[in-house]
Amino acid sequence: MIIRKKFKFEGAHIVRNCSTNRCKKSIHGHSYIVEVFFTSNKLDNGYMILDFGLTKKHIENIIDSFDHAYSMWSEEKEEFKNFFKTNSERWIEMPVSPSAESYSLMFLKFIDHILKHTTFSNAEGDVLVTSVRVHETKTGYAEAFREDMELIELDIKKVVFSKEVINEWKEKDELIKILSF
Ligand SMILES: Nc1nc2c(c(=O)[nH]1)N=C([C@H](O)[C@H](O)COP(=O)(O)OP(=O)(O)OP(=O)(O)O)CN2
Repeated sequence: MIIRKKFKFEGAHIVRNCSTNRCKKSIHGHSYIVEVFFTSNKLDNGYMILDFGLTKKHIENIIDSFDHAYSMWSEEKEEFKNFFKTNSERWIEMPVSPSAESYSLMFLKFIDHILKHTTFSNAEGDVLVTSVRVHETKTGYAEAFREDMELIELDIKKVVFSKEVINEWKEKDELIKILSF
């Protein structure tokens, strides 16, 4: 059995090295829809795979970090990155160019890590994230499955969130601890 929870964020980016000129050369934004799919080997005391409410803390924090934020590839010129870091509060520096594919793989890895380091207390089974689907526009999405995790080298510890982003995390200290493992 699979359950799905939807999230959203309004984000800006440039996707360097892609084929479309507008996409690789100009800052632009999207209203992203993120669908996260979960499964488990058993139901909890409420006959649920995972209470949707439990996704509204750390998992939502990670996805919402990208809301009203600029996602920048760490390979950008230092001058370019410094401009954003100096003039805009909400930014994320990431080791991969921010395509829909990268977001889906990155969220999959973050959510997998969060689930592995969360102790549930309502008799949940082994809850797994099976895939993450990131809709970049009304017509295009990328979906990353567990078997895709090795498609790119992406160490989530190398994703840097601005302090203003981190300061808005719910139960921030707990998430910082989880991300340190
Ligand atoms: N496989 C991918 N292709 C493209 C991505 C991506 O992340 N993965 N991203 C872009 C751009 O970011 C672009 O803004 C979105 O492109 P597109 O779907 O072509 O959007 P349009 O609104 O221009 O097209 P419609 O067909 O009108 O929806 C490009 N490609």
